[in-house]
Amino acid sequence: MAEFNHVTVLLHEAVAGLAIQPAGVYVDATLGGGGHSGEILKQLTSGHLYSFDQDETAIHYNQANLGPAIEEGKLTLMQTNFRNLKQALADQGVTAIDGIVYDLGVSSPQFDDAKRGFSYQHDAPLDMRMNQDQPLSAYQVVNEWSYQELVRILYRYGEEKFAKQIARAIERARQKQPIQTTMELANIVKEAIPAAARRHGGHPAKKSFQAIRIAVNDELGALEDSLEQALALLKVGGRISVITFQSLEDRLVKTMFKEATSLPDLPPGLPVIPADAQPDFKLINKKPVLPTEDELKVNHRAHSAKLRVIERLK
Ligand SMILES: C[S@@+](CC[C@H](N)C(=O)[O-])C[C@H]1O[C@@H](n2cnc3c(N)ncnc32)[C@H](O)[C@@H]1O
Repeated sequence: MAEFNHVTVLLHEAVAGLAIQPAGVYVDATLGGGGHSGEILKQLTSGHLYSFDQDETAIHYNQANLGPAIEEGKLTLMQTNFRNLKQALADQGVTAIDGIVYDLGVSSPQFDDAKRGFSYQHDAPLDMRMNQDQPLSAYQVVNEWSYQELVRILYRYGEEKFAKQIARAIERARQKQPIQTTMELANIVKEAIPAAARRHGGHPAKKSFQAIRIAVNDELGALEDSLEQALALLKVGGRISVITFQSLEDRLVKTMFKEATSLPDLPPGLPVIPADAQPDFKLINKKPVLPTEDELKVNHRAHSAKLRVIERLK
């Protein structure tokens, strides 16, 4: 297969976060162009890596890109949503893992390939599905979801303060004829935002496109489901590295990791905290790891990236 131009963000930091054991069992939840998978494979001797992606393009690309590791029996490619983590691994006979990395969001090829319909910069049919077999696409969200549902996702997933105006404009436009393309949608959003507000904060359709993409792929629901399973699958000493690209994802990871690493409610006045009440997990860094200045200079996608790492203690 031809080029898959994706520059991996926080490549070394995320893999170092896993503290890889050469004979361990690892998971890359978001294979994409195979950057993190390739780096993990370099450190495995008798260990095994299971790499998930719901996008058939990423799976096909890596059948060739990481072909030698597949032939050596070190790598298994898993074409499924990472919210099916536990079951998909159980089907391979795996019930515990030493580490898992998530590098969330869309890959550069998904974004740059106009026909996938992710970008307001290329004209294409409204799509935005990471999994090409999924029935729900951006077309249905934009043309069939109610005004209230549109307002909800624009507020919640886009943090768009003009959610009501945009939802109203979408409703008006689709009463005349269905909204078919990314450019039509981008123009409707742009027109709905007051002129003064359009001058700040990047492209006026950026937040709405993010919101619709998150809704189409149920990105936050899938992440929450998957992280819960990943925490349960980790062996003692095992680690999870998560790279997020927007505040909603990061908040979810931060909250779930905080819950996992906090002491339970204990009766007041206990002289010592009993060992079995100690948390099962610890955070590896108190603050998220951010890309270096050098990485930011060469990789525009790195700008909003944050890495959080957690380890199972018992
Ligand atoms: C940012 S890219 C990963 C890039 C990769 N780390 C690399 O170095 O090339 C994210 C990938 O994860 C996949 N993905 C996102 N959410 C997913 C989910 N819920 N289940 C499975 N794959 C998912 C996307 O299809 C995309 O290929």
